[in-house]
Amino acid sequence: MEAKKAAAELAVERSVQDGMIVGLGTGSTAYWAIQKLGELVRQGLRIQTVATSVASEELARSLGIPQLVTADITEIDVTIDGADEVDPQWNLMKGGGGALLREKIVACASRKLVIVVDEGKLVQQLGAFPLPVEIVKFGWELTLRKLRAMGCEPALRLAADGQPVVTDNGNYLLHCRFGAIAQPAELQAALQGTPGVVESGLFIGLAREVIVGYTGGKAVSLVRA
Ligand SMILES: O=C[C@H](O)[C@H](O)[C@H](O)COP(=O)(O)O
Repeated sequence: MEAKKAAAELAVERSVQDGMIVGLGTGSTAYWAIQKLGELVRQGLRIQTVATSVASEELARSLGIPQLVTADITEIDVTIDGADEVDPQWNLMKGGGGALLREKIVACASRKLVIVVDEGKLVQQLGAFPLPVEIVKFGWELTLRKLRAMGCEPALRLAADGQPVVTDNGNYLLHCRFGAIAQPAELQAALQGTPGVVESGLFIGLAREVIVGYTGGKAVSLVRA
């Protein structure tokens, strides 16, 4: 917890200034960035925000952080979000919390995407974590078979009650075990070309800064390989 908190707080300190529009990530690391922003807002920081999930939206509301609707935004100054895996080129695997679609929309509308992770998320190659892929409900079994034919073992994400998890956007999620992903950009392009796939958790070339937190509470901004 202290590693995630340290990374998130350093990201807020380094990236957020008065008057900015800030994208709020999702997950247990982004949680700490939202908490820090709430603290700064109470102290007088003036920002407006856009959340990447219903959970982050509700958290921000509970902390009194002002939020915008997307119709009122042309560009977001900075977004602070977590990741499940980060490779040396800063390609990301995201979506472990199921929020990948809104996260990618917000990331792509941001001048700067700052990724906050603990050191366990740094990998040489993406793929130990199963790739989350958001798919439409219609024909989901057909989409699953298409993805299986692309070389992975896909599984529908189920909730504790055994029912399929439904995302904030009303879709299903597949967890796709590709193993080590040697060419993430090519895989992303292939997934995007598959009918039924809404979006994947591969974020290629989007991160502008990666901040890593360590046990003991130290955090550093990474230098890209
Ligand atoms: O859908 C969830 C997001 O992509 C999260 O940012 C990602 O799963 C990392 O979450 P956490 O910080 O909880 O490990």
